[in-house]
Order: sequence, then structure tokens, then C-alpha cells
Amino acid sequence: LPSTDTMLTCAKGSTINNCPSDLKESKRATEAIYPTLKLPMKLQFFPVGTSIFLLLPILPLIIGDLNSDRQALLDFASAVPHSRKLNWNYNLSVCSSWVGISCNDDGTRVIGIHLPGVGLSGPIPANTIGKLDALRLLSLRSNHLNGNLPSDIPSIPSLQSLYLQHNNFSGKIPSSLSSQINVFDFSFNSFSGNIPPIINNLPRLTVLSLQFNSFSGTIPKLNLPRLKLLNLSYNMFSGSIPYSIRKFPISSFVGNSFLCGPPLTDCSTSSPPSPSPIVPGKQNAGHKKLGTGAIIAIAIGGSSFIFLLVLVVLFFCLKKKDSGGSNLLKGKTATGGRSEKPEDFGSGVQEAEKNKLVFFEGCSYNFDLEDLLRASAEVLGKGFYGTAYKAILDEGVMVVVKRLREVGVGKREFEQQMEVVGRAGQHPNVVPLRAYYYSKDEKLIVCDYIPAGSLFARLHGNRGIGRTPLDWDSRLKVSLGTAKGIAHIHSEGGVKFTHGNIKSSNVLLTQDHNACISDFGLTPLINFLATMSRGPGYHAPEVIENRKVTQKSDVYSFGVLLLEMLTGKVPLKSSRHDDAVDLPRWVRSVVREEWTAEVFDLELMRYQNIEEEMVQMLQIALSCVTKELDMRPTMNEVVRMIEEIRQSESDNRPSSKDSKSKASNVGTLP
Ligand SMILES: Nc1ncnc2c1ncn2[C@@H]1O[C@H](COP(=O)(O)OP(=O)(O)OP(=O)(O)O)[C@@H](O)[C@H]1O
Repeated sequence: LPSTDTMLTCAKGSTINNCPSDLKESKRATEAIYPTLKLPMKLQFFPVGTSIFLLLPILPLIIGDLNSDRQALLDFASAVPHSRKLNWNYNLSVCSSWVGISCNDDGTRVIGIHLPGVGLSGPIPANTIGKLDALRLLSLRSNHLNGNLPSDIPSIPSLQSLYLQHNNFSGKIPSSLSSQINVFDFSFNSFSGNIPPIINNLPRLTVLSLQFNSFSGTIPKLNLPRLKLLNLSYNMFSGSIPYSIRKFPISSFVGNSFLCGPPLTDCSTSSPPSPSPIVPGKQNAGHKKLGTGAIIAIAIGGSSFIFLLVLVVLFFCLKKKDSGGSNLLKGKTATGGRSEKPEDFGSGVQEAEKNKLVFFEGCSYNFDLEDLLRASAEVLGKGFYGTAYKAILDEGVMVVVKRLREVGVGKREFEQQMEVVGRAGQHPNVVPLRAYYYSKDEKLIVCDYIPAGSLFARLHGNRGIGRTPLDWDSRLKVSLGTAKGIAHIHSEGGVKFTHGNIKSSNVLLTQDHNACISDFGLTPLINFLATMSRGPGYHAPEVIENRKVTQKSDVYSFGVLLLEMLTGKVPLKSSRHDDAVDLPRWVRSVVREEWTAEVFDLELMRYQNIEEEMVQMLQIALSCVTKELDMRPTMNEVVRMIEEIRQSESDNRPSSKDSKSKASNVGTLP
């Protein structure tokens, strides 16, 4: 270290040129890290300051900040080649613009690196990622990284989730691990050595995935109370499976020839582990030489094995060719979903066109098509736009992938429409859209998974015992939310932009009944006849007669949706629902006969003092389903009218006795 005097000389100087040359670098670094702190200039007045100044250059090492995080990331990016552009530019904001980086709430530290499938290759040097001492999640899966994992990475004190699967890392698991780790995925690499006993020092560990590596030795006694998922399959473990992990399924252990004990075969019946006779080496120096017979037997066995292997590989290659590339997502029908045959999605994706998922602006996800195709998935259902799949990506991110069929436009038109759709899709009542994909044979749309199901399912599903009806307050909330979502789509997309497919299965609900509208803006992309073939339940008369889709035809469909919520009836001629009717016509006829109270869903009759609100909602619905489109309100007007229901009600909430007379007023409406 330079002498205190030299330090002071430098500290007193107002410009960097006053520093002796050996200190210029350190002063520069200090000022880069603390651009607003002029601490060194003030230190001259306080003797104690000298020692603080001495500490300054190493302070970032002790207490990291965003600048040190940025530098560590830049060091990583410059040392590790990557084929995908990361936008890690010094002039851009680390927290909002750098691909794959997430920060804490106040934007002062990097807490997540999420770079799956970005073409990272080669080894990771020490002192890069390992310096990010606030990091909680590191996902580098599905890259081409190799070499040893630097020991400073898994020992980052705050690290909770480590996803390194599908790379080519080798060497041992580092001996120092953060005690915060709860997900440890090293699968599909070339790691070797034992499972270090230190793994027992991870009390929070819930996932330990080490499958498809070259780990060997006996499995240590694992004392991990929170462990939910364990996979040690396809390694070279030997000996008996410890009691503490025998509860895990057989799939957790298969592929380890010398491993025994439940759930695999009993140790007494399986052959004891023995050194490999095939590759005699140093370890076998003390063992008996093999006889000629044994060598011939091994040779015959070996060549049969290779022959079989070639056959299996050939079989899979042919199968792959057959299905157009099928290590793709296999759906399983969701519980309660339609019982159709699961399909592969992405089966038409050309190899050359992979990784061209286009993310909508503001989307912080960073996965690629291959991640989607590899993710575990289930079929949610089949609509007329195509099949919807729920896909769970590695970090637990759930998305819905819609595989569009009957797309009747070219790539440019598709992309232009997606631009508008992306712009219109940013609203709390619109399902967040994340990405799309277009190729000759495959068109996909990716959006968030909304957990509590659709309005259709809540209104008409599970009519049996244990059903919880959707109460009136929730229906009111859903009506307003949906109206706001559609109004937003109309105003953001421009006058010609329509939703085009408003119906209760396209209104998705969050746990607290916040409504999100989905599947909008797709009508212009889809073959119109395919659209119409689904029945006229929600379609305005002009859509059926003249194929005239406008924002006013959306208003009509929304009116039908309101009637569906008020009556509990399905607005379709459906063989599967007995109470499916042409709702606007039926409601009008009942109201005309002044039996308005009869239209309401019996399930709503148990709630007190809601008739006035229901009647007001019925008025709004009927104004939306007016045959003359010019007489229909705009969606903004509909929002205002629904908002007024509660405002007027909060002043003067009527008793249920008034309902009969109020209900009869509906008959005077258009
Ligand atoms: N983002 C999502 N989150 C949760 N469930 C969804 C999501 N998108 C669709 N679903 C559900 O998946 C099922 C199939 O949806 P899909 O949109 O493909 O068909 P649909 O709504 O029945 O018809 P259409 O194609 O006309 O919109 C429906 O039950 C729908 O409610």
C-alpha cells in the first residue's frame, strides 16, 4: 500500500492529475464507484479519514453495489462467448435493459441472472459471477458451458436457486455451498466425484437434480428435511441407498448399475459393486488378469450392445423424422379440460427457425422456443383458434402457449397485427402477452397463465355437490374488469381494432376475481369461415349476416356475456348444455312479458338486496345487444355505466321488496 502521506497528497488534490501515478488507478476506480461521493477531498480535515480512504478502493469488495455488480457481469460477458445479444451495454440500465438480469425492488443490487439457451460457451472464470454477492437466482441452463464450476459461484451467500442443467460442466461439486440454496440442478452435465457430505448443510434444499452425470461413490446419508425432488439417476453411484431417501421413487435412482436397496432391488439379491473389468487400469493393477474366454465373451457382449445401440438410435431417428421433430412438448389433458387426444405442439417448427421467439415489449422473461418445447405441459383445451397448452418452465414460470391454426395471413401481416396486439395488451384486465412465433408451419402465441380458470368454468362448470356459485359482487367485479379490458383494447388498438372473440371462456379470473380478457386481435389472422363455424352464440347479427366485425360488434358480444352472468345460461346452441339458448332473444321475450325477475340466475337469488343492481346491469346488457349497431354504447360508456351501478347503490341500496316494480321498468328499454 502507498504511504499515508502519499494518500493524503492525492486526497487533497482537486483533480486526478495531482495523484502520484501509482494511485491514479485506484482513485479513478473509487470515483467511478462512488461518483457522487467526494469523500477523499474532505478527508484531509480528519485524521481518522485517512484510514477510511485507505479502505475505499476495497470497500466495494466488502459491501457490493450496483456498480460492482455491473462490472462483474461485464467481466463475465467479455470472458464467456455467447451467441445471443444480451444488450449488456454500459450506457443502458442494468436492471431494466440488460437481458436476463433482475434486481431488487430499489434497483440497487442484481439478484437474478436468467440466461437459459443464449449460446454461452466455454468455461466461466472465477471472480465474475461469483462476485455478485446479492445474487439469489442463477440460471445458465441449456448452454454450452464447460470446465469446472468456479467455487465462488455456489458459495455466494445469498444464492437460493442454481440451474446449470444441460451444459457440459465437469469436475466436482465445489466444497463450499451457500446455506441458502433450495434448488440445486446440475443435471445433464459431466460432473464427477462424490456427492460431498456438505450437501447436508443445506437445510432449505427442496430440489436436488444430479441425473445424467458421472457422479460415483456411495450416496452419503442425506438429512434434508425439506427435500421434495431428488434425482440421482444415470450416474455411477454404488452401494446401498441410504434409508433417509428410500421414500423417493425408483426413477430417482435408475441407471446406476451398482446401486441397490429399496426402491431398487434388494442389496442381497443384486451383484456387489466391483471395479470395472472392461477398462483395466491402475485401480485394477492388483486384480487377477482376465482369461481369454472372458475377453471373448466381453467382446461379443460389447459388439451386441453396440449393435443394439445403433438399432435404438436408428429407431429414434426414424421416429423423429416421422413426427417432424418430436422431442417436443407432449401435452397431457388437464383435469377438467376437454378430453381430446394430446398433441405435440411445435411439431412443424423447422430446426433452422428455432430460437426466433419474438418477445413483446416490456417482457422480462428470457426463454426460447426450445425451452417451451422441453417444458412440462398439459393441454388446457381446444378453441377455434387452436389448442392452448399450459407450460411450466424450469424456474416455475407458468405460461400458456396457443398454437394457432387456420392462420390465413403471411408473416408480415402476422407481425404487424402482433405489434398492435402487443401494444393493446398492457392493462391489468388484459392477459399479459409475452411472445409470439411465426414460421411456415407453426404459429404460436405465449401469454401468462391465469390460475383461477375461466368465467365459463366458474359459471357453468361443476354444477354438482360442492359447487361454490359466483356471488353477485364477484360478477359485478368481473363485468367491470372485462369491460375495462375491452375498452382499453379498443382505445389502444385504434378504431378498427377489435377483440373479435369475446366470450366467457376468454375471460380468465385471478384468485381474487380480477378479470383478464384474452385471445384478442386474432380474428383478422384467422380464416373467417373457421371463425364462423363455431356458432353464433356471441356474434352480433351483422357479423353473421355481413361478416362486419367492428368495435360495436364487440359491444354486442360483451352484452351477451353480461346476460350470461345475469342468467347463468350458456349463450350457445350447444348439445352439451341443456340450458343453452339464444340469450338476447330469450331475455327480450321474458322482459317483454314483464317477467323480468324470471331471467336472473337462481344461484343469485340467495343474496339480499341485489335486485336493483341486477336490473341496472340487465339494462346495460340489453343496450349492448341492440340490433342496430349505432344504438349500442361504446365500451367506454359501458364502463362508466357499470361503475355507476355501485355508486348509485352505495347511496341508496334498496330492499328486495322493491324488485318487482323496478324489474318491470326494463321493458321500456331498446
Ligand atoms: N392464459 C390462460 N390462463 C389460463 N387458462 C387459459 C388461458 N388461456 C386459455 N385458457 C383456457 O384454456 C382453454 C382453451 O382456451 P382457448 O382460448 O384455446 O379456447 P377457447 O377459449 O375455448 O376458444 P377460442 O379459441 O375461441 O378462444 C379454455 O378453457 C381457456 O379458458
